[in-house]
Amino acid sequence: MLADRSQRKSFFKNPRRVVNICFTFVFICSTLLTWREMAVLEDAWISNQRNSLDNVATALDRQLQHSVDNLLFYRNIMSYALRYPISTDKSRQAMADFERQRTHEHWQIKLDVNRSMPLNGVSDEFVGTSGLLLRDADYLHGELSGALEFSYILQLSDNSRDLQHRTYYVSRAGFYISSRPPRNDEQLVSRYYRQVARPYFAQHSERYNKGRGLIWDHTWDPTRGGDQVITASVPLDYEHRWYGVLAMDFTIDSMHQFLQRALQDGNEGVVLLYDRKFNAIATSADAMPEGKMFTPTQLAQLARAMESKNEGEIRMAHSVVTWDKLNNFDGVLVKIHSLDEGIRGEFGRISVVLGLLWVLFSAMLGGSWLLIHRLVKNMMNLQSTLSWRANYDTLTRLYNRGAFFDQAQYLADYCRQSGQSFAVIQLDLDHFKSINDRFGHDSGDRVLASAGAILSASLRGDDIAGRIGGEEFCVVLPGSSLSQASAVAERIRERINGKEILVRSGQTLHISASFGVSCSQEHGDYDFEHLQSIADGRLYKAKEGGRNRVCDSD
Ligand SMILES: Nc1nc2c(ncn2[C@@H]2O[C@H](COP(=O)(O)OP(=O)(O)OP(=O)(O)O)[C@@H](O)[C@H]2O)c(=O)[nH]1
Repeated sequence: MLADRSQRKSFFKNPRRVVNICFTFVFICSTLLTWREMAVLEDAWISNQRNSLDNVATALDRQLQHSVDNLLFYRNIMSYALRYPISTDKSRQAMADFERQRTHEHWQIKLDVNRSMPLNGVSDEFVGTSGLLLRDADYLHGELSGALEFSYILQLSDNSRDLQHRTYYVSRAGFYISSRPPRNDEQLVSRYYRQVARPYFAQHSERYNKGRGLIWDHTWDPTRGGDQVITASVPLDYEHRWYGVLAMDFTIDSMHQFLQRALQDGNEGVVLLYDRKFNAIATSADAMPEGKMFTPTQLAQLARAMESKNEGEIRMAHSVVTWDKLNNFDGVLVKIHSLDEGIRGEFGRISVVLGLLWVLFSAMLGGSWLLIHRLVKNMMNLQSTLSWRANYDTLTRLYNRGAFFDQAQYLADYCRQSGQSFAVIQLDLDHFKSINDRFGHDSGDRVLASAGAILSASLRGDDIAGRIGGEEFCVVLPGSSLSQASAVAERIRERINGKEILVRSGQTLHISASFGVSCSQEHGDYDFEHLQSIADGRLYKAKEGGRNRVCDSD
């Protein structure tokens, strides 16, 4: 009962618990704060990657837009020429040259070497081999004059800002003009054949390209080198007749160089240009990465994310992937940034410093906790020693008088409330003065300690004993009747009397004690001090009666 009282008190007032809670709180706060800072840094790092990719995508889009604008401009020129054909000496000469050479396996008309590009062609027979090609005399003059105007303009164009490798017009009537003319006869036919055989050419037929818009095409083969091209092409139509295709070739090498230039200035990560089928066709790295950059699962994850958004980012196993769909190319720019690179970069260094600061702070916090924990432990030990000394007699380890009276009264009240009896035993060692006199004060102390130990060993759970005077002791027995208390007193008396106490080296001694017993049953009185004085009176009677005995009546 008494133990419960003190435990309830210490549960809320335990300083060690308070210290632990405070330190845990500070530790959790600092960890959350650091984690939050890290998350902010990571967001900043990812948005930095986004910005860097946005810059590349914007630059590439602008460049492609410039090229596509040129292509559409050339188409306008040719359309206009078809609508209003000019009949000049040059055009008539071109027509005459064409009529003269049209059956040749290959031919070239150079009208004005300094002002225009040559017109390169194949034979009527070649044109007849494909259903896609058609040399119709009714439209040839207009188309040839339009092609001539295109070639004049092409000659004037400033190639220094262009990303495209070449611009050309391929006619269904078996001729073409290119900003990079063929170098020999062999190239003359093979080039025409290659262009009309490429998928984009057939895709511009009225049947497939219903919108008559721009088509991007590339034939990326990872086993071949950087001479491969991406082609942007538009059909040339006039009055519902499809004449041919105006196109531009962008080499993969020039895309590589563009991406490399765009991602300079210490930017981390690698940018890849993917086509709509998610084939990597160009990279900002020195070489195309070997093997697949993404697993099928990651590809599916990316494809899902790209379905709904034109730009975004996604976190993968060891990297962050940002993407940006291009406006002027049906492909997407993807930037892959490994976490390793991120850690080596500026944001990573700040994160590492932040992490180290957290470790340092946590270590200091741990050290402080250890120190304060020890201080609190010492303080609590001191407090419990002081509190023990305030309540206990150091010689017998029993309650001292003050504490004993408090506890005894508390137990008496408890017994009264619970309707139990309450007994008191008062005992006094016999002729103790003579022990002191014969064997010295130290030996007397040893005798007192032995008597205390016997009392402690004789008590049940709720009984308590205290030293209330020099060689006077008191025991209270909650729940015991007078006869039961007398029996306990008798047992203690026998033990004290039977004990052989070593008072000095080689010298033992038997002592005795006299007992007075009282009980609440006698007068229904639960006042401890009163019961104790009754027991003391009976003790006096036991002394008078010859000592070493128990007296439980007046
Ligand atoms: N060694 C020691 N002696 C103490 C202590 N406290 C009290 N005493 C001594 O105990 C003795 C008590 O003597 P008395 O009151 O005359 O009682 P007694 O000699 O036991 O005689 P009866 O009680 O009549 O049997 C005194 O001499 C005290 O000095 C103590 O803490 N240690």
